[in-house]
Amino acid sequence: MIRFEQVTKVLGKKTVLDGIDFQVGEGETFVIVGLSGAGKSVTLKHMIQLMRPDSGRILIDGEELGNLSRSGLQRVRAKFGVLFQGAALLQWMSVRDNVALPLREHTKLPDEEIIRRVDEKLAMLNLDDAGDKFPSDISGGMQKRAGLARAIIMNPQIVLYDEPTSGLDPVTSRRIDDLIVNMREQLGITSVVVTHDLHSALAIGSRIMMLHEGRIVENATPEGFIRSKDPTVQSFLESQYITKKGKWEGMGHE
Ligand SMILES: Nc1ncnc2c1ncn2[C@@H]1O[C@H](COP(=O)(O)OP(=O)(O)OP(=O)(O)O)[C@@H](O)[C@H]1O
Repeated sequence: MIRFEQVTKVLGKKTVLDGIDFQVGEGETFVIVGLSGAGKSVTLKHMIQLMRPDSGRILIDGEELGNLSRSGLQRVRAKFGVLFQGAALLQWMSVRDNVALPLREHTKLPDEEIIRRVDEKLAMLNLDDAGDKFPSDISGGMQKRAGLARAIIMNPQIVLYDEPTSGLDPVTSRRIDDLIVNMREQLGITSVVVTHDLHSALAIGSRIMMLHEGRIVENATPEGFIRSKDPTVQSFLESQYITKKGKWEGMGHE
């Protein structure tokens, strides 16, 4: 459903994406990892044409983004929900109003129906009591969940997550991982997740792709990824204390 063909992007003097080819199938949880500056966020941005490639093609359900009219692009973008790092909640609005924003902007639904849909998503994300609160009055993990509620309020087919667990403690991070898995199990949503957190990648990914210096150095199942012979992947795994058996080896214990 998402297909990159020979996608190249130069930003400044740097070739950030150097002819990358991959695809994400329906219902996958596709995880993109790599060091800082590897081009992970740039790759996500190309999926909804926040950036355009210098060469190559990006196809969503067989439609090439570069060939679409403005309305065609809007139709394709409506397939996506987005939870980006910078996409913070608006501080002066209640959580309920934040989550309702896309429905108010893009539909003519009556307000009772909007509230019903919002409260349904809040309940699904265990935020039943947070609807009337303001973002500054809830924890970081709750804010991420509220952001996720807003990302899925239009019932997208695909959700893009940029560093969904950054800034969260390990326990809250694992809860967010569980939610990403639930999105697939309960709603059949395809996910593309950019993360630094390899533990999270191995726990949730159906495939893990590693970018390095503009190229794909690995694209494999979690089992295949931890057995990768690629030296860049191996040192990335070692840097996060993960052994070839996929076990955490921090502090010398397995
Ligand atoms: N709008 C831009 N203009 C110029 N250079 C950019 C722009 N956006 C990104 N870059 C550069 O492209 C490279 C890849 O950036 P990107 O944000 O995709 O990295 P990343 O892999 O997501 O890293 P991080 O893990 O630090 O978020 C970086 O060198 C960055 O400085």
